Amino acid sequence: MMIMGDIWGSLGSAMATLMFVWAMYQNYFPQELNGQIIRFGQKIKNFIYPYIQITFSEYQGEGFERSKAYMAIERYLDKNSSKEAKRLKANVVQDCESVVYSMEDHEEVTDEYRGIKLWWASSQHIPNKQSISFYPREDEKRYFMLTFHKRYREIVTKEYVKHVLDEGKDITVRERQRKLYTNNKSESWYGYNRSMWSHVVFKHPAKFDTLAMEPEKKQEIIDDLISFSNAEEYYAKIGKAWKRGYLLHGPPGTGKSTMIAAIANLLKYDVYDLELTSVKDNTELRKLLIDTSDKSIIVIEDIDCSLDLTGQRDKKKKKKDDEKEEKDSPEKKMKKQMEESKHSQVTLSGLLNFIDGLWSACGSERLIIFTTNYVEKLDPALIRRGRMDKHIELSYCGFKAFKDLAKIYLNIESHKLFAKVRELLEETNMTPADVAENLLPKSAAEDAEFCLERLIKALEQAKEDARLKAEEEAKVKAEEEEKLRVAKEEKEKEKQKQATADSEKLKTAETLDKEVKENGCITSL
Ligand SMILES: Nc1ncnc2c1ncn2[C@@H]1O[C@H](COP(=O)(O)OP(=O)(O)OP(=O)(O)O)[C@@H](O)[C@H]1O
Ligand SMILES: [Mg+2]
Repeated sequence: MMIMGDIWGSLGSAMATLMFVWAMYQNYFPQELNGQIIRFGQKIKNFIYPYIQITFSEYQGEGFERSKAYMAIERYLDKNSSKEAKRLKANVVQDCESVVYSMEDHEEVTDEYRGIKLWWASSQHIPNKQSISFYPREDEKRYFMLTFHKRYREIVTKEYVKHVLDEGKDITVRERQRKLYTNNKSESWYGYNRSMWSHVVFKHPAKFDTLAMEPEKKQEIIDDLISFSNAEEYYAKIGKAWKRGYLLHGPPGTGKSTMIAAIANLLKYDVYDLELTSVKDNTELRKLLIDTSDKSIIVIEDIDCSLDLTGQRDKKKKKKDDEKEEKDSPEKKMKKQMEESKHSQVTLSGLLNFIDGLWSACGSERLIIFTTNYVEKLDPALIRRGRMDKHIELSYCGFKAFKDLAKIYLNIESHKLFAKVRELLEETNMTPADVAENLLPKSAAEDAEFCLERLIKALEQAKEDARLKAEEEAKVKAEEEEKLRVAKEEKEKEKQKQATADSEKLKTAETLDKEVKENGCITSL
């Protein structure tokens, strides 16, 4: 169809050109008529060839990056239309894990949208001369050409193209290899290999299915995440950036990092693990934020240890430093400043801006997750709702979480030893990490009963340790109280002694005063 279309198109153009040339050379025709003749030729062309063509080039403008639209169309066509194509290109995805097929050059496929038929062709500009180039765009000018009837111009340009790009992007996200990023020190942000983030392929196996926790709580989190990922329109309607903050808190080994991996796997997001201590200042923090992609999780682990984020403490420290600085010699001061500049100067307000300032809205569909072992240490401004929308406490292992772990590690749902485990779990604290470690069979000889008994022993040991610790603490407390009591008694005695001495002094003064009044002088001395 396209070949025919091309012939008709070329014929129309040729006729218009011929008529124009003819008119130019005919002095009988006044100049004003030339434009009309061209328009007339175009009309004939449009009449003979009623199709519109749009091209999407692989490289656009001056950039050396492939155009996002081209890539989205490529993925869309791979999925929707490439079954028709007879010649395909095989692209092997990293690590030879999978092969993606796409249309070979000069192939043509059809598509249908709301009953409209459309034609897609992939093609390549042939370079005029042989040249050697470092950049693929110099000699490989590939493009997709979309052809459709002019009567569908509105629908195609306003709806269909958007539909293709959106779907193509979705397919890319669904099928891409997800990445785990970490921020580089700013020294490596410039130069040929500049990059703010380094990455590896994200391959964490954690899933919500294998995360042990109360089933209702788990379901609530999953529902929250799914509704967030589907809420583009909702966020647009309420006028908020499409992002959500999660605060995961709890003792070490309760599954905070594991949950982040499970979230990334559930939503198919990239993970940006932000190491705050290697960010120099707030400006760098903002640049890092801008350089993250959509559909991603920005993680700051152990936020309480990352920085001194209590404004109060900052001020105190600064005052002390200022006082000290006055005494330092100029060389010492300079050395100190250089030393300081090596450390992070990210402030609480910088971090707050990072989470919900104007710049935080420059991407979309992003989760910001903080983890901490000590939620009470954090500044309330940092974790208030709106910044950290959802607070999730991951705690010691309860019986329901234990049952999950027994299913995962031993593939059992009940056992006679479960009752004992339940009783012990109610009496003592053990993290899911420790429970999992005890349940994990270390050899083929270790069956479910063996592992459960090991867990029971560990729980009894933990209970005994907790009892001894509590006893020790009670002893220390009693000793401290006794010390306080003795000190208080001593103080009381001291006070009494002082009061007696004072009253003695007063009495003597009164006697002397009386003697002076009666005899005119002190007689008792
Ligand atoms: N709820 C859980 N379900 C399944 N496995 C768990 C759970 N919690 C912890 N684990 C296991 O324990 C190990 C440690 O967990 P994780 O690193 O997620 O703890 P964390 O809360 O991030 O600890 P930290 O505060 O020290 O960073 C993991 O290997 C994980 O397999
Ligand atoms: Mg962790």
